[in-house]
Amino acid sequence: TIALQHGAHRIGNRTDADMARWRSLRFGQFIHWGVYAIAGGEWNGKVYNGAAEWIRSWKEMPHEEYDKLYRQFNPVNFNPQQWASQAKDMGAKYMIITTKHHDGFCLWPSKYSKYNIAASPWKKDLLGPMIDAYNKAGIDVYLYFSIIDWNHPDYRPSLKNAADSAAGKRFQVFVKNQLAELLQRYPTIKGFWFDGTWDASWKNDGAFTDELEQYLQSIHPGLVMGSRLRADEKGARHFDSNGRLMGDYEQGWERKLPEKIEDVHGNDWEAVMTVPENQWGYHAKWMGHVKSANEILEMLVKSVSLNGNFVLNFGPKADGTFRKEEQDLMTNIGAWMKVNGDAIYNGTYAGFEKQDWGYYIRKTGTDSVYMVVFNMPVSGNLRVKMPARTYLTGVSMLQNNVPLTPELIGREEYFLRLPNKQSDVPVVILLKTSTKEGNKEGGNFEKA
Ligand SMILES: Cc1ccc([C@@H]2N[C@@H](C)[C@@H](O)[C@H]2O)cc1
Repeated sequence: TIALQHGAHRIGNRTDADMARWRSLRFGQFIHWGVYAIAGGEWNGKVYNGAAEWIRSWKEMPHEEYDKLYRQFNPVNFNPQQWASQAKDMGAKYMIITTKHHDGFCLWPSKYSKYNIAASPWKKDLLGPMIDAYNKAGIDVYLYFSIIDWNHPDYRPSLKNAADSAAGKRFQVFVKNQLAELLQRYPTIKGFWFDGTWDASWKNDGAFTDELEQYLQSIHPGLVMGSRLRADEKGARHFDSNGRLMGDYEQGWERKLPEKIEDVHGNDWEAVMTVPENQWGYHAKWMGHVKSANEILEMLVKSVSLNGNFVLNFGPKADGTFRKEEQDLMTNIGAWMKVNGDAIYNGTYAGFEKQDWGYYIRKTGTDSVYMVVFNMPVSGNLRVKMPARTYLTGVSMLQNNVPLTPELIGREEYFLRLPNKQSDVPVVILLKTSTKEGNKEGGNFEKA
């Protein structure tokens, strides 16, 4: 291994209570909200095909035009209690809010940048009421913070000369001040979700990123921060130059999921996902495929089955309301979570051989293993192959406790048949298992 001062400082996952809480939540709501929602992906009658929150970088959008949008930001229909209530109904256990996206507009009245909510017609802090409402609904809040800040005069993508380096130093102080300000104003938040850390000016100062992470932990012990913040002294990101994960969980899964357990290397991880193909902020005209509730549920279940968290993104409108497609998704996902949430919360990798019908999830630290069925076989036979030295002691439908009688088809191998082959939502079966052999044939079920 290479001697590193600013690489990973820990081998393996965090084992403290704050991280165990993050791990138990499994399902989060991402919210991208800012002045880009005013443009909504359009300008002067033209539609921007990129991500709506990036419209300032569009050649058709003059920077000075974009930089005046905040004068129209007045979310008169913003209702944080309603936001929190619909997130709770969806079954989200944590929420990540953009405090400041790459454009630098702060949703809180920051002392360190004038480009903030106090300068808008709305004037008032948006983060405080949001955090309070979500916490009251029993939902933890994490703060998205973009290091890239297109508005700040000292931001440099790279440091080419002494003047750049001086600006870069001032910018690092600005970042540290804003993060300390957010922790001081919002002490109940559980962590930061950093973004915009790919520029050379950031990743070439691994020492600063390391010191910043340690500084934040020192003033708010227990913070959960993913792998996007750090770089090591050789500019390696997410994984240091020895291949060890920096930060508390792998944070690279953006609009994509791992396929198999080997892909996550035993690390905690989280995937963040858009409803349309690639829009985080509000875009008036979603293009391409818009994911259904069942597609989202499969991504959530697949993430949990591979020991990860799944966060679904929403882009509220400039007036503070959510578009109908997003409201309907929250309702439909929530209806399934209400009945089947037991299979998600505290879910972990079960260690069973993957089968075509769907995914296994183990309730952490228990003998309960859930089967979440997405692909009903024409045969009607759901194959279950028990792992070595693991025996089946009970099978029932999660939603109504109706027991199922498995058919033993081989050594510790069964077919399960559902009472009803038809379902337009995923079906969950609860397996009770034991590591003590029940009887000679193995397993506790009589031969069929
Ligand atoms: C190339 C690229 C840069 C930044 C992003 C940002 N990360 C997401 C979480 C959104 O904030 C998006 O604007 C996405 C793609």
